[in-house]
Amino acid sequence: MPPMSTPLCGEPESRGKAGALGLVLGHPFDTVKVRLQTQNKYQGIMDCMVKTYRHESGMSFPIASVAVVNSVLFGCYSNALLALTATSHQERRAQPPSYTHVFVAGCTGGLLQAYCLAPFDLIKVRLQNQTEPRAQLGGPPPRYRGPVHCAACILREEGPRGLFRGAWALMLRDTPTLGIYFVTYEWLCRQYTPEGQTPSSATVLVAGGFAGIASWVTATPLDVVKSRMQMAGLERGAYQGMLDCIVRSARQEGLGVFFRGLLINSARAFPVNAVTFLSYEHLLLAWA
Ligand SMILES: C[N+](C)(C)CCCC[C@H](N)C(=O)O
Repeated sequence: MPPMSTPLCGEPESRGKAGALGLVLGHPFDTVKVRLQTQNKYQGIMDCMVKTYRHESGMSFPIASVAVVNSVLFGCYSNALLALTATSHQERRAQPPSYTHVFVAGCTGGLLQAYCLAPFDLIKVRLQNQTEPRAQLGGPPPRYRGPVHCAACILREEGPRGLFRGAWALMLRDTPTLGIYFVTYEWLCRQYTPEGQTPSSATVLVAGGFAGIASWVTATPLDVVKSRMQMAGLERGAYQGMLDCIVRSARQEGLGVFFRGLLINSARAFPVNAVTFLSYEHLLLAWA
């Protein structure tokens, strides 16, 4: 066989990386293949994929909560804007609302969605931080068996208020930063859309993506505080309150601690919010 040194194959090291990437991307397919080959309970490829994803990815809980939380956010935002400007969504093309109105409506939506998000977000963070392998023989079982069990445990051990641990930090994180979110979105849409016209899908995607980044960049310091407060219920010597958490984190780890996760938050924010705004605009066109 001739040596594989054509430009396409690249250097051995990059080939190795490409192979590793390929393996990561291919692993889900491989899992489905192995299950189909060895178990008879699946109807076919799709059935196996859907069942594996639904039961094992841990995604059904975030999917259910994001549906509730986003409808509260976007519902409150558009109603607040309607109340403030007394113009409907269609009329707003001809008479665009002021940025102050957009900001206030965004903050209102942010405040109310934070209240609904708090218990979901707490459960999500607790489950995400659970690193014990699921059912290791002989090892200690994981503390929480799933979202419902986690909620029940928190209720039993910490009372109903336990479900709202970190909720103040969450509200402070989301109220102003969702104002920034909608202002950035509106501003970018207006920059790239001729007056009186509806923004194109490409504009909506880009404006939504950058709105997500702007919002997450400003939200990250309080995001760190929020997540630490949510986890604190599990330990002895937990924080006295938000201020205590801020001061102790800064003293022990330096100010850089408040920017942890900034890059990953921003990288996640672009695609998530591009798609969120595109669906929002399409749903409004279809229903309003
Ligand atoms: C305010 N804060 C930055 C926290 C969120 C803003 C964007 C919300 C969106 N559902 C997302 O998950 O990206």
